[in-house]
Amino acid sequence: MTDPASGANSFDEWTRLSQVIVGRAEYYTAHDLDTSWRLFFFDNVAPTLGNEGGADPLLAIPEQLVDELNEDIAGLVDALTGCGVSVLRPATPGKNVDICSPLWNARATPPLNVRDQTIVLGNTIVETAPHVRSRIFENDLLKPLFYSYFEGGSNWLSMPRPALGRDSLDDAYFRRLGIDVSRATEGETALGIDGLGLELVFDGAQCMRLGRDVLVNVANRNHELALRWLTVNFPHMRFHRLDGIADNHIDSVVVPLRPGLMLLRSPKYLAFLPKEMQAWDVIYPPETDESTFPKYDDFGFVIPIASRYIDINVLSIDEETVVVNSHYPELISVLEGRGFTVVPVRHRHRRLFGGGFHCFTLDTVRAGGCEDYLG
Ligand SMILES: NC(=[NH2+])NCCC[C@H](N)C(=O)O
Repeated sequence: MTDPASGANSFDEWTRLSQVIVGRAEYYTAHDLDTSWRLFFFDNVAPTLGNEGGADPLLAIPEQLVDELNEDIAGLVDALTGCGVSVLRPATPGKNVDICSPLWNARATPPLNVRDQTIVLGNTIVETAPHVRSRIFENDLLKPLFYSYFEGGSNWLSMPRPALGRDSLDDAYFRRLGIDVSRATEGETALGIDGLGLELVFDGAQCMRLGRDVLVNVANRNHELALRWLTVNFPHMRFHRLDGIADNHIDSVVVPLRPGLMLLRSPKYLAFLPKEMQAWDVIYPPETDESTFPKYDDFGFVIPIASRYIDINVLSIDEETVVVNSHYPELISVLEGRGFTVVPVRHRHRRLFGGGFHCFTLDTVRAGGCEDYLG
């Protein structure tokens, strides 16, 4: 089903979903732990960096876990289709694809977390500016879909592609917290470009869309440049700078369920939000049993690349219907208690592949428009 005939229309996270791209993970059999990856995931992986064994930057992921991930994604696709949503998929990635830029090389990441490299702002598809080198060509596998949306009347823009050289990434977020990231960057082999310095580097998942208003996490200079780009290119929208609410992605921190109600990781994040949102009703993540998170110590992955809050990373079908990980029954009960219809879908390896259902999807068509929900 590749029929995005009438273009994209997606302004928010909760109005009726009619079309969505769901990522795919064939051959996701390694993480390339280069310096850009280590810096990106430093918040998660810092305690174990250097214990992966050997100098090989590729951390192999056992095939069985990839198969299980793919089973769970198939379940997500079935559930969405069952809810009447049209599901589109990226093209299939190749096996063990190595990429090489003039400055570095990396093992390509499959297009699983499709939320990360694109933002849909109304009828415009915006490709963002990857932090992690192995992700720089990831969106190419979505291009067949982006062309169809473009032909259907959508606009299609791209942030300037970063060179991701040795001096491109800013560690200011960590420096501000007094955290030394030298363990992430030591052994850097990438080359630099004279005079380039910090670049515009930004992931789509640093935004949360609320109609005309968009929350934008700015944790460093890389992100600040992206906010400037967004403001210049979308003068009719209101971008709200969240000053370092997280290292990068925010969809396991703040997840709006409908105007006036959001999931929030903890009360300490309220102060980062626009004043109007601070008055919203909040659902905080209920305690969960750690045993629902598989352990990966056997193959050298002690602390995975997502926090346990990854399970608040839900996908809304509409204001009353939410897709939630069946491995988080505590959240399901809370949402049902609030009158939501929950569509439970199994998702085991969310902390290994760094994404929940919001990360794995890019909602391209929803009913809502450029409304003012904060007014
Ligand atoms: N769009 C995404 N890939 N989001 C995932 C965010 C995970 C977040 N850094 C955490 O540790 O919980």
